[in-house]
Amino acid sequence: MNDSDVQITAQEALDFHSQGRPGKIEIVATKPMATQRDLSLAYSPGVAVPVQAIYDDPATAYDYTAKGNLVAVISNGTAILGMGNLGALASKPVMEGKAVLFKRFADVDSIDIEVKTEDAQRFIDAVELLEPTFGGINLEDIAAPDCFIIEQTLKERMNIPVFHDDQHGTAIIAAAGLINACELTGRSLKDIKIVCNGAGAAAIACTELIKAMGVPHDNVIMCDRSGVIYQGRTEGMDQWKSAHAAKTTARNLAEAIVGADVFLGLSAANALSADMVKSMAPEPIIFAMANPDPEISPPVARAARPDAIIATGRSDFPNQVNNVLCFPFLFRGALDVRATTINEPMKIAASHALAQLARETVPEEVAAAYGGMMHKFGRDYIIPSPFDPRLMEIVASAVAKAAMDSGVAQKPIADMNAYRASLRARQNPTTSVLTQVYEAARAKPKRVIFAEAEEDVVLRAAVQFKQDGYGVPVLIGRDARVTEKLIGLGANPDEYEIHNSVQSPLVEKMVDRLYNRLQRRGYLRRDIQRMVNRDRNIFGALLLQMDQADAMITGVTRTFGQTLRELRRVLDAKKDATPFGIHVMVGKTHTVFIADTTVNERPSAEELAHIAEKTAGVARRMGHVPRVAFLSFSTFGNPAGNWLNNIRDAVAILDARRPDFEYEGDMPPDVALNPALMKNYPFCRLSGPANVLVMPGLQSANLSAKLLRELGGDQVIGPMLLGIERQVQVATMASSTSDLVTLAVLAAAGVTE
Ligand SMILES: NC(=O)C1=CN([C@@H]2O[C@H](COP(=O)(O)OP(=O)(O)OC[C@H]3O[C@@H](n4cnc5c(N)ncnc54)[C@H](OP(=O)(O)O)[C@@H]3O)[C@@H](O)[C@H]2O)C=CC1
Ligand SMILES: CC(=O)C(=O)O
Ligand SMILES: [Mg+2]
Repeated sequence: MNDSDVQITAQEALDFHSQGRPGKIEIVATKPMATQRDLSLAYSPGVAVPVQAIYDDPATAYDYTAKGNLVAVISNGTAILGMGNLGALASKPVMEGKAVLFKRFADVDSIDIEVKTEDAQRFIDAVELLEPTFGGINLEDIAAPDCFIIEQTLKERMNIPVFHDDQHGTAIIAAAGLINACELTGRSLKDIKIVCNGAGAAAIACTELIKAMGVPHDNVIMCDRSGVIYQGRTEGMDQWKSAHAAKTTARNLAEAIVGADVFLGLSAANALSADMVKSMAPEPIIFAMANPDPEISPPVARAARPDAIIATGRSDFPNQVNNVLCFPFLFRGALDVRATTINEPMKIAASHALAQLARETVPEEVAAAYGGMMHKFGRDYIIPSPFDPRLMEIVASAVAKAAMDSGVAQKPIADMNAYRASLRARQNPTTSVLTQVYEAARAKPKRVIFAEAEEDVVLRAAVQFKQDGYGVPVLIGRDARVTEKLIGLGANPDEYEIHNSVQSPLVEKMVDRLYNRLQRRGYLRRDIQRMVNRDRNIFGALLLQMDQADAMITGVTRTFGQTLRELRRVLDAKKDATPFGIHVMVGKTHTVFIADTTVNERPSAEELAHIAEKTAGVARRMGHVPRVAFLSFSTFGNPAGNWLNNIRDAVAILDARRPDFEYEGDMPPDVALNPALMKNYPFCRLSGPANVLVMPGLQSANLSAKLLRELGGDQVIGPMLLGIERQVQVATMASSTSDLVTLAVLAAAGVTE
């Protein structure tokens, strides 16, 4: 990799793959396997029944097995990314990677299969025999020209979709990006002059698709390692290259690219020089798509041509033209209509859906998560981000519809709107929002104080926070101790800012400031001096108040209550705010915000209403349309109780304020969360299950949150602290490194404001 671009080290990549269970995949059972009865149903004798049913009617395999949602990612490792032929075994990390992307982005179950042969016929035979197992086949990183023969033959022989992603996935994305880049530069596909570097799987398919979309044959010059593929060339040719041979006198890339509008790179790292870029037409379009390193690094291309639109296959530069934007959603749509194949109309539908999506306004809840850094169609946003939560619904439904219209859907969808809603429900918006929050933090790195930096878990979080580019950690601790621990973690202490509360030059100013604040509350100046020197929470809070940082994380070494008391000696509540806490439970498809889980033992009606409003705001910033339930043991007054008035008054306060979210109460959690139970109360004003639960008191809130954290399968974020004049977050003593990093990022990105 180019040094200037490095975001991760080689060691980090190896550690990522080896930590915990080696690799990136495990198989999880979808049915309970707890009792003898479960085993009898799952295996012998019960399993014999679906066996017979499938024998009698093969289509029922989709009802009784995982086939319908299962895709194989299959390679022989002959063209691993742009690294070349490194063999089947070495391709396994990439194939496992594709399999987990299928799951992450489109809830498609996927398994990698590496086949040890470079003989196309043996490969074809091996894959063909797998048809009963899978709902679809994603061929990957197989070199041209064998990939063309392999895909074509398997498509003919198999009755499930077979798709070589490097060919068509790449072509779909590149075409979508090209359509938008042409739109932005006022070009028409009919007129543009394109040079495609590379004449392999990806390059041939991209060229074919863009020609099918209207780029004239004579406007494309293709190059391979031997230079331009011109009419009459004999060396290193095959029938697929010949089909794109150009009538030209240019013989190498440097000659071919003079005056070209578009460079499509599907070849290898550093194949394009700055001088070549300089010779292109005004406002050149440069898609340097080789992985992991592009044909030219974007800063070099930008320096050569400030007027260029630049895209790469990488996630760490704008405009990621990478097939990850396509294959999960394309297969989602194909599987959902049980398509027999993936045909041209389905590919073109995906390409247009992607191009169109980039032009549409980002929805409010997505925009909010970007913290003001909203993506807007333009030169640095010609294609959606893979984390755009709309991709699944838009692309999969376009593909499903095209499959139906072109007659390859075995199970057409009757109600497209219901299908689109089901696609939305497959994803939890929090997952994509969290990803976006991380990206927003990376885009505007903030200074975050880690007050307990001598603690291993905290220091690890600070190092990760910095290494992942989320911001600048400001460490509090004794220099020698923190330095020694940083070295132990493999970090360079010179890159970290350490503040020692005994020796800091800021101490005198801090003491003045705090003495001024506390002198009439019974503190002597020497008490204050001791507090500042000895108490890291007080020292950290003062650093924050003196604008030395944007946010602070603490709480690992003391109880929540004690930590908060220390902080409050320095920091006030926000004007007109009640400090309180939120725990967020993030499940596979749902998120629930619970408040107040940390501060107010018996909140008043006014406080409950305030907590509801602020928690609704956090829910919205995390991608949800808030629906607030005020929880109680009582359901709309039954049974009656002494404690109900607060809750009912809180609802009345909101009635008067008319907030822009749904709220209702009093009700117990089962009514709030279970639509079937909620139906018994037709007057209930919630339009669906609640996702913000305002608890009646700290006892119930804190105990519920802790029970859920210990027993539940959901990921728990928090507690988040709201309502303090500065961004300070108090973690729990049981926090892990990743809990602390998440809190630091949420605080830095302003989600907890
Ligand atoms: N961004 C994305 O989503 C994707 C990117 N890619 C990238 O595209 C590249 C090619 O992949 P793929 O098509 O699968 O591989 P193939 O092995 O099928 O094709 C590679 C092609 O690149 C050519 N090539 C290699 N080095 C050079 C060079 N220095 N100058 C000119 N041509 C060169 C080869 O030329 P010859 O024919 O003479 O051997 C061959 O035509 C890889 O870097 C891959 O990472 C691929 C898929 C998706
Ligand atoms: C992205 C991809 O498939 C490749 O580079 O091969
Ligand atoms: Mg690939």
